[in-house]
Amino acid sequence: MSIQTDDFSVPPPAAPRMVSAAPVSSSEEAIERALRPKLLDEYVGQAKVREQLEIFIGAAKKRNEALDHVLLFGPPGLGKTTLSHIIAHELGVNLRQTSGPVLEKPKDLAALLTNLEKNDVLFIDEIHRLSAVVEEILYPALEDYKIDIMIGEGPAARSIKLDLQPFTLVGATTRAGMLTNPLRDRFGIVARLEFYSSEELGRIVKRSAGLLGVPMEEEGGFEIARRSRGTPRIANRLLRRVRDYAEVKGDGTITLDIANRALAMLDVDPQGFDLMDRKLLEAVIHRFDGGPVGLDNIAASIGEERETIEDVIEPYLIQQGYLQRTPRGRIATLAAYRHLGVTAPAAPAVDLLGD
Ligand SMILES: Nc1ncnc2c1ncn2[C@@H]1O[C@H](COP(=O)(O)OP(=O)(O)OP(=O)(O)O)[C@@H](O)[C@H]1O
Ligand SMILES: [Mg+2]
Repeated sequence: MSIQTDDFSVPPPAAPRMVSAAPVSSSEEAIERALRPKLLDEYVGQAKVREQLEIFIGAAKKRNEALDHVLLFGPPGLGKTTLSHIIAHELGVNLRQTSGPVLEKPKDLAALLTNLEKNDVLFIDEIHRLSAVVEEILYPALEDYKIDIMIGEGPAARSIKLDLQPFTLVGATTRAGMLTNPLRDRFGIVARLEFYSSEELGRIVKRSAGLLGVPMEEEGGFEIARRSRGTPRIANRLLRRVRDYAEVKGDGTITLDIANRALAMLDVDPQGFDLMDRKLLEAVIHRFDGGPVGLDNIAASIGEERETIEDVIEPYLIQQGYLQRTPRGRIATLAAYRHLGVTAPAAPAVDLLGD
């Protein structure tokens, strides 16, 4: 099996957000690749998704057929790319990797599709960002393993049909809601990735520490896991920063005390929230009386993109019950007031609306 990836030789930018869920640099992506589990058995958590895939992959292999197309969705850093690699590995086929914004023209996609071998996996990251003309090519490819492409221009232009090898499309997106219906309908397997429990993240941190050769006490590892916003990418990143701290300020071992001190230095609070999380909650509470407040107003107030708030910052705050999404806007819950040490108004907005 072979895996095509991009070149990751660009230097990292300065001062990344510690708890941002996106990879902050290309060197981080290189480390991520090294820590990435290769088999379904090594993939921690997401029990439902894992069980489904195990069955469907087993069946496809037995029949020597291509696996049904798979859509993976969920917040950044939860393991979508990792899972796409595992699917190809478990099937014992090649993985071709690209992303929605990279495929500008129909011929870009046609070139990839016609090069696929029998039962290969084509991974399209950020599939919600495919252009409409490229998406058109994909429909017959997914359905009948055929494509229609135009060659030539003007009066000489003609359309030709090409047969493709059976293949599996694995699409990944942070926003299933932004997929068009015809595209979404063509995925036979749709898997939503959930935030990980502290216990699961604890196992990931332990495994990564082992691979990186970092001495770590159980409680130290658990503290990192607990403060990782339910996200393996963040857990691995915090582990590496705490390791640095342990090497400089301690004897290299990650103990509970070292983890606590390092995480405090990194401004990751006991809930795992970072400055941006707190800024968002503070804005909703102090500037908008706890809400309801629209996303655009929050974005303007904290100086973040609307998309970043929606994809990266708020899903965890909502999942943890600090923020509520209602038709009228975002509302801070009592937990948010408590977390910031602010007395909640007598009748907080959240109680009035119920929801
Ligand atoms: N279930 C898991 N078990 C162990 N490690 C994991 C798991 N999921 C993710 N990881 C680790 O987290 C890192 C980030 O995962 P991955 O790149 O797959 O996330 P993603 O969902 O594709 O994120 P994005 O939306 O930003 O593309 C991986 O390098 C891997 O080491
Ligand atoms: Mg990814």
